Amino acid sequence: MTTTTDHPAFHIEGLRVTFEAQGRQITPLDGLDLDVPRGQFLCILGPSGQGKSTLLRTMAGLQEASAGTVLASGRPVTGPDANLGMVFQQDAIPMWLRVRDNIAFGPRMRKVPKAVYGPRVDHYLTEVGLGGRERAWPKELSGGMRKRVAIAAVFANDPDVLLMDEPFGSLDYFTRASLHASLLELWQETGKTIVFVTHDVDEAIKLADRVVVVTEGTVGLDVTVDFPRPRGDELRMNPEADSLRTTLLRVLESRAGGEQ
Ligand SMILES: Nc1ncnc2c1ncn2[C@@H]1O[C@H](COP(=O)(O)OP(=O)(O)OP(=O)(O)O)[C@@H](O)[C@H]1O
Repeated sequence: MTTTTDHPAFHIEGLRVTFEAQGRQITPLDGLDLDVPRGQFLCILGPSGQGKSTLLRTMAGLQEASAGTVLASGRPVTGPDANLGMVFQQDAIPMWLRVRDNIAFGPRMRKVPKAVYGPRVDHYLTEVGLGGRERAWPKELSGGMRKRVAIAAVFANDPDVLLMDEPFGSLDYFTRASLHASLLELWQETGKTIVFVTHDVDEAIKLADRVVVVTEGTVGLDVTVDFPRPRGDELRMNPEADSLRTTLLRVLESRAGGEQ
């Protein structure tokens, strides 16, 4: 018998997405193929306007494909699904719910028994460093803390895959570094698949098992990143990391300013 775990987290073949905007057609993705093995931390890099968010939204079931196949764990993606957890750049957390209720929101909406989700909520709340802030309102938290709420909430919902669209883009260097550490710890603890969109080469090299660059509608470059973890500041002095950084920057530069 085939189970969902026999399939890759994603199998994407011949993906095309076309938009009609102000009387003209835009096709940011055209003939894109991508397989994402289970448990992989994949970063999607690309110049602005080349279709990174469109790809992620299509994987999340938030954007319909114009052509091609998008399978998540072997099943066609036809719309949003609790197994496909999304984290956005904006603080998309309910502002009217206290921290703990925010983290419990997904499983509660899905009518998961409290005995199942309660311990999970407490676990992730503590893991992301929000212990003691359970009853705080989101407006009382910093941007970084709100991001911690969003991360705990997505893990508490126990999806197969986390799809993250420039989640730390608006944060300062130190807050980002601290969130990177928390996210990597949770990824290693849970073994979940993470697909993470960024335009920051250093962030991709620090986080990813693999980086794909989306250019000209498809995967322009696909590289494995196997530097030992944890990856700290010493990566800046590593010649191989430096060479990878240069390669990635060259590909990004060659397409920069090519928005449709
Ligand atoms: N809903 C939409 N309607 C019309 N055009 C869209 C829509 N969504 C995206 N586009 C267009 O598709 C192209 C790709 O956009 P997308 O946001 O996927 O790029 P991106 O690589 O994520 O860019 P950035 O790094 O700037 O966020 C752009 O030209 C954008 O204007």
